[in-house]
Amino acid sequence: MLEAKNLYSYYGKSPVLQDISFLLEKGQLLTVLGRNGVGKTTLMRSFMGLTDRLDGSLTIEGTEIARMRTPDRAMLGIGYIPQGRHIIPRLTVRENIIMGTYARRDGKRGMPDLVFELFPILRDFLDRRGGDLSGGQQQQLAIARALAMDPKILILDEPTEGIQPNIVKQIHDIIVRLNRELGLTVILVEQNVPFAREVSDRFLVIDKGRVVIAGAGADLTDDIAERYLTF
Ligand SMILES: Nc1ncnc2c1ncn2[C@@H]1O[C@H](COP(=O)(O)OP(=O)(O)OP(=O)(O)O)[C@@H](O)[C@H]1O
Repeated sequence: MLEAKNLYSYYGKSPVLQDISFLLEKGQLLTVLGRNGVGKTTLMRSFMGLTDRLDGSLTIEGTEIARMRTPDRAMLGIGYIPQGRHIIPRLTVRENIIMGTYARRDGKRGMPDLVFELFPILRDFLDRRGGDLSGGQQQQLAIARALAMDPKILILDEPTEGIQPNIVKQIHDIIVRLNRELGLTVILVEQNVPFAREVSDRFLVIDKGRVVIAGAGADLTDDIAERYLTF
């Protein structure tokens, strides 16, 4: 279970996020929606301890992590796939994936079988540089690297942004499988409202750094989308 209570997150002296609270049960999928610049990425970075300051409480299965160092959060089993993917372009696909294993609690450093099961293409490209892959393949690699750390919670920040339309469905399908078949708790920043409605257990809409509406996935109506998500 992941619980946020009255979170305030800062860059410098200004709180970008204010009074964020929610509860996510183990194995659930939460989508975070909102217009550009409202604080979605800041919320994901707050989970990882990557903003300047985080006040309030953030617990995973009862363990308080709000003041924990970023590597310790990774060791607790939070896998983060940032917006823009941030794979290491000069390293090979193999090296990028192995990097993920350094945050494993069990010390295993091998290539996880699951990665090739989900992304067969990466097996063929193991010795290519990450930077030579297409955008969609880099996204697969970023997810593979996060999976290599054997996470309990996976955070994905707009994973289909800038990805070719024919690959978007593939990435969406993988996210759903990770959640439903492998039981991973997933937090997903997503702009596609019908997809969010279909797959989410819970959703949050953020506006100007605050949660303006939250609920069960099925309650993410077109009305809400029209009101809070259109420009
Ligand atoms: N490193 C930073 N230092 C200072 N301010 C920042 C930093 N990153 C983001 N901000 C500010 O915090 C606010 C929220 O930005 P954030 O990137 O979290 O929004 P977002 O909802 O993810 O937007 P987008 O949909 O464009 O990715 C913005 O006003 C932004 O200018």
